[in-house]
Amino acid sequence: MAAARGLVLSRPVTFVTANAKKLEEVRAILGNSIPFQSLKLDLPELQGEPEDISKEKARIAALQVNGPVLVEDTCLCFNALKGLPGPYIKWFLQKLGHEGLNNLLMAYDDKSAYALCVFSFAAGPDSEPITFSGKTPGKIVPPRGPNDFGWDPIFEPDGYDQTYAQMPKEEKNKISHRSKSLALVKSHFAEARFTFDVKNF
Ligand SMILES: O=P(O)(O)OP(=O)(O)OP(=O)(O)OC[C@H]1O[C@@H](n2cnc3c(O)ncnc32)[C@H](O)[C@@H]1O
Ligand SMILES: [Mg+2]
Repeated sequence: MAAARGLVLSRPVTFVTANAKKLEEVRAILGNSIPFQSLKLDLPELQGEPEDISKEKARIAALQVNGPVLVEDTCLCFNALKGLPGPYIKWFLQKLGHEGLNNLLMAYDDKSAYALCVFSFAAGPDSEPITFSGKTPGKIVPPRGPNDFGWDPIFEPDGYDQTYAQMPKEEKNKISHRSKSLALVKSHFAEARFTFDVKNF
């Protein structure tokens, strides 16, 4: 069925991630605005700039799913370290923990950092992925709050005296790197007049 304008997606978008906490936030932020299903896959990740890593994840995901996909890659960037650990935060966190991440900044007065989320959408395996980046500035602090999602306990967003981990979920989802990039994804979908061919859902 052809739409009067825009692209018809004959299948719902698949959000591919191996991270259940990301999925939880994406569900809460998107609500019913973009119909999507999810697939748990740990995609290989290129080394390099965040946008390129995210795009490459989308290419691999679109091939595997053989349909429209959304993926995201999240970075935690320390300004004193010129943006590192950045996309490698997962491995730094795994090896060093919250305390070790704080210690990386011991030699610097500047504890400022930013959380960056880069979503990529690929309409299918033959489409070039498009990226959407959202950034939230803050600082790195000794851990406070529940330890249930990554580096949330050591990231205090600017303008708040709570870490991401201490904030109510709805509050984090209002100001987070993830919600900012998803706002761009949503407006892209609205502008592109994507049509979901619902009979195939
Ligand atoms: O399958 P994917 O989507 O890649 O999931 P992942 O857990 O591997 O995620 P990334 O490659 O994007 O690595 C980002 C790291 O940062 C963590 N992380 C991502 N978003 C976060 C957030 O909003 N708050 C705290 N930690 C977060 C996440 O648990 C990883 O350790
Ligand atoms: Mg990953």
